[in-house]
Parts: sequence; structure tokens; C-alpha cells
Amino acid sequence: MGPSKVLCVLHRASMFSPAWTACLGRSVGCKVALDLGRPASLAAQQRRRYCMQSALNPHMGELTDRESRVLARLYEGLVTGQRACLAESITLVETQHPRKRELAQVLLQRVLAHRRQQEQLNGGNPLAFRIGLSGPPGAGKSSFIEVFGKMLTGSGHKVSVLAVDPSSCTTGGSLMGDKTRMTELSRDMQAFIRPSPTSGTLGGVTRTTNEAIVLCEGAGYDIVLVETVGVGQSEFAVADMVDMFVLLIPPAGGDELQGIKRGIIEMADMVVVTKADGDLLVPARRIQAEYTSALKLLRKKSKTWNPKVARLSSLTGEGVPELWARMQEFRAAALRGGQLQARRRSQQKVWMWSLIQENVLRHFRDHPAVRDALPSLEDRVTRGDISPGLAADLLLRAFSSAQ
Ligand SMILES: Nc1nc2c(ncn2[C@@H]2O[C@H](COP(=O)(O)OP(=O)(O)OP(=O)(O)O)[C@@H](O)[C@H]2O)c(=O)[nH]1
Repeated sequence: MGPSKVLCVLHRASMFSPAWTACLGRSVGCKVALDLGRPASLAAQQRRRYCMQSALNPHMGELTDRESRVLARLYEGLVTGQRACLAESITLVETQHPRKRELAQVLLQRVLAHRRQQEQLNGGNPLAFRIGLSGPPGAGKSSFIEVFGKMLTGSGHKVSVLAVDPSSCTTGGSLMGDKTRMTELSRDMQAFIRPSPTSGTLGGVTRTTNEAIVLCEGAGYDIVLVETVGVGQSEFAVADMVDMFVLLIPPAGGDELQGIKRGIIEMADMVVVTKADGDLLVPARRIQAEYTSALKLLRKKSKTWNPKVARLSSLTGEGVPELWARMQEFRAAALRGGQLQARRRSQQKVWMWSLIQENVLRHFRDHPAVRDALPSLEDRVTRGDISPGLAADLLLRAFSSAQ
């Protein structure tokens, strides 16, 4: 499908208003608009800002005074580190309201431009360290984040914690029981904890989390922890939005690798065996040895880093500073070798395509011609009358001939 076809599809997709499609179309011609990476003169920066705004919102002039004031207040509050403004900005990116979504994108672009400037001052290197934490329910994630987060804020870092909760997509969210977790850290003024949005598809929650990461970084949080419970696809989604992906494993459980998906072990830059204290110390050591051997058999993910298996206890705090030292080692090596920057660049592309896929698929399913033909074609495929390939071709033909 060529670019014009994609835009045409997006144009009809309910999520994108005609204004948005026009802005996308314009932004293709307006290359400078989205290319905020290089140093520029003031005039060029102003031109760029104008271009970016008009690309983002062709009706920029139609921003009401109130909207302009809200955006200015949020932006100023956010970049000066006001937690309330950060919380309100994340609420804005979570919204389903079409107009507010447009405003959220304007805000995000401004924050991104701000971040670029900050990064330029930092020698072109990312300022924040994004760490993904995943593990089965009860692995000890929140206990770890509480202790780890407190240790980091105690040494001068600003820590934000974002959650991707797959259960929130179907049940309104309870798997991670956000309210009662991390009580100490949630009272810490150097920490910001944001529960998962309580509705939407995993794709929607992922989008929001990705955008929330940008906002947290804009607000000066130099450590962003993204937590998810190891269920469904959420851990893969989180692995695709962070600099380092850490898998937390509890010591209790069967002899095998406790049903942890092999795919997710392959994604891990570090495996951490939790609860290594008291009676659990012996099984923790055993599990650590098992994972160390298992990791040796896996395909190497990076030339500069061999995934490691650590052991810690959030109860006693043992192993937590050592883990942080390992994480910093990882980050330094990835920055030195340029892998961290490359990983972020490729994640941006993955993210864009997953958003396109989700929206195009939704548009396809909602299309009247597809909706009409789908039940009987599905029926014929399940009865074995026609092949899935033929059914897919017929549906695609119905879809494209009605464009
Ligand atoms: N002995 C011991 N118990 C721990 C440790 N960390 C957590 N636990 C216990 O393990 C249980 C689960 O811990 P959580 O931190 O809630 O685990 P979680 O992975 O966040 O769990 P979910 O919120 O269900 O995803 C709790 O009863 C904790 O008290 C530890 O270091 N040592």
C-alpha cells in the first residue's frame, strides 16, 4: 500500500479527523517540521516551530484562547517539574476525546522539542534511563520498585513509575492493584507514580505509556520505570519502549523455568531472582543457576552485553545496589556503542507501525463492505469450503473496491 493509500485509509479512520489527515499530508511536505534534531538559528527555530504547529494542526489559528492558555500552562508547569501539570498532561494523552487528542499531540511536540534541546546540551545523549520491569504476578515487582525507587531518589534521582496493566484493557484493571502498592515511594516528592489507564486496548495503553514516558522525561524525571505483569503481550510491548528490559522471577515454583515464556527471556537484558532471603535464599540460588545456564543457550541479543542473572531481596535490601551498578554498566556500554540511541530510533519506528496497524485494522473491520461479507466468509473458512487465503483476498478486494 503506497503512502497516498495509507493516508487515504487514515483519513477515513475514525481516530483521525480530517484535520489530522491534512496535517499528516502537510507534514510529509514539511520535512523541517518534524526534524527537530539539529542545532539551528533562532529564525530557523521560529520557522520550524511555526511549521511544526501548522503541520500538527492546520487549524492552529482556531485554537481557542482557553486551549492556548491550557497548553501554555501545562507546558510551563511540566518543564518546570510540577507534578500536578505532569499528571494533567498524562490525563490529556489518555483521553479518547478527538479534540483533546489533538491538543495532546501539540503539547507532546513541544515537550519533544524541549527534550531535544536538553539532549543537545547533554552531548546528544538521552538524559533519562528507561527501565522496563516485568514478571509474573506476585514476583515482587512492587516491593522491588519501592526499595529501588527510594534508593534512587535518596541518591538524587527523580524517578517516575508507569504501569502497563493488561487486565486494565478488559476488566478495568485490577491485576496490578495500583492503589495500595508502593506506599512509601508514592509519598516521595522525587517520585511520580502513575497507574495504568483503566480502559482501551493494549495498543492504546501502550501508546499512552509511550507518550507518558516523553512527558515524564520532559518533567525532568531521569529514571523512568515501566512496569508490567508478565501476562499476554504486555511484556513484549514494554520491552519495545525501554532502554533496558529486566525480568523479575520469584524463587518459589516448579523446577522448570516456571512457565515464563521463552520469548520474553530472550528479550531480557537482565534477569533478577527476587526474595533471596530466609528460607527462600536456597531456592533463589538454584533458580539463579538455572537461569544462568538457560541464558547461555539463548541467541545473543547484543554484541556488547551478555544478559546477566542477579539475585536480591527487597525485604533486606541485599543485592539492590549491586543491581543498580549492573544497570548503569549496561547503560554506559549501550551509550558508548550507540546501541541505546539505535534502540530508541528503531522503537520509534516499531511504535509508529503498530499504531498504523491497529488503526488500519480497525478501519478495515469497521468498513461496511467488510462487515457485510465477513460473517459468511468466516463461516465458509471454518467449514473448510474456502481457504483462509482466498477469504482474505475477497475481503481485501471488497474493502479496496469500495474505497
Ligand atoms: N521474603 C520476601 N518476600 C517478598 C519480597 N518481595 C516481595 N515479597 C512478598 O511477595 C509478595 C508479592 O510481592 P509484590 O511486591 O506485591 O509482588 P508483585 O510482583 O508486585 O505482585 P503483583 O502486584 O501481583 O503483580 C508479597 O507478599 C511480598 O511481601 C522479598 O524480597 N522477600
